[in-house]
Amino acid sequence: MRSPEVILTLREVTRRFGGLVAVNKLSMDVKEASIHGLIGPNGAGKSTAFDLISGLTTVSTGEICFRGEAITHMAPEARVASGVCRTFQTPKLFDEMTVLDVVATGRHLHNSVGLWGSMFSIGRKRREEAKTVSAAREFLEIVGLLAKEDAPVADLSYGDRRLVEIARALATEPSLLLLDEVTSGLNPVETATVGDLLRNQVRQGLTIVLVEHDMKFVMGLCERITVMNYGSVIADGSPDQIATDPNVIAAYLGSPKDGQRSRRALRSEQLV
Ligand SMILES: Nc1ncnc2c1ncn2[C@@H]1O[C@H](COP(=O)(O)OP(=O)(O)OP(=O)(O)O)[C@@H](O)[C@H]1O
Repeated sequence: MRSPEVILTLREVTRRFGGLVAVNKLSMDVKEASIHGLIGPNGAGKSTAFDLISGLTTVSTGEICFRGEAITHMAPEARVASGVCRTFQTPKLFDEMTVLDVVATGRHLHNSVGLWGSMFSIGRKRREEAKTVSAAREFLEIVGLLAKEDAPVADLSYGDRRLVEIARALATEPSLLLLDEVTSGLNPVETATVGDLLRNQVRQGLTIVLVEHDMKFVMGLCERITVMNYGSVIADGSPDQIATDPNVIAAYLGSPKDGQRSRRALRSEQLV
C-alpha cells in the first residue's frame, strides 16, 4: 500500500544506452510538499533520471508512479498536464521573446480557448489572453521580475534567465517540479533568493526534486537526499546522514590517487 504522503515513486528504474547503464535500478520515494535532492558526481545518471520522470526518455525496465498512478509510459505532455514539470541545466528560452511572453507559454495548459474557439469567438479569445497575461504577471511577481516583463530575454543576466525559467515552470502550476541545476552560474545572493523562493512554494504545497552541484544549497534546503554514482543509488537519507556517509564521501573523493585534488573539491562544496 502506498503511503498517502508519497507523491512520486520510482521502483527499480533502469535506463540503458547500448551497453551503458546510465540509471541502474533506481528506487526512490518523494514526499509531498518537500524538497528532495538528487546528487552525485558527474555522469552519475541524475539528468537521465529527470528525463525518465518527465518522459523525455523511456525506461528500459522499472516503474514510475505519480500520485499512485503509473506514468511509466505516459507522453511528456500528458505528464505536464498531470502536474509534473521540469527545468533544464541550460534554460531553453527564446532570446527574441519578452520575459512576459515566455512565462505566458507556461499558461497554455490553462487556456481553455482552442483553435475553433479563437476563430469563432474573438471576444472570448481576448478575455482568455487577458487572463493569461494577468496570470503570467503573477508568476513574474513571485520571482521578482515583474519590472522586466517587457524586456527581451536576450537582455537578461544569467541569473534573471534562470528566474524566468522558474517562473515559466511555476506558471504550469505543477504539483511536482524537477529543477536541474537551478543555481548554476548564480551568485550567492541570487542563490539565496532562489532558495527562499523554493521554500515559499513548498510551504504552499509544491513538491520539488533538485539535481544540484551546489552542496551548501542542497544541504540547507533538502529534507531528504538520494545520492547516485555510476547510475546506482549509493545513499539515501537526511542531509546529516548523507554528509557523513562513507560511500558518499568515497564517491566524491574518487580514487586514492587523486584524493588530494578531490578532497579540495569536496571541501569547496562544503560536504566535509
Ligand atoms: N542519450 C544518451 N546516449 C548515450 N549515453 C548517454 C545519453 N545520455 C546520457 N548518457 C550517459 O549516461 C551517463 C549518465 O549521464 P547523465 O547526464 O544522466 O549524468 P549526470 O549525473 O546528470 O551528469 P552531470 O552532473 O555531469 O550532468 C553518462 O555516462 C552519459 O554519458
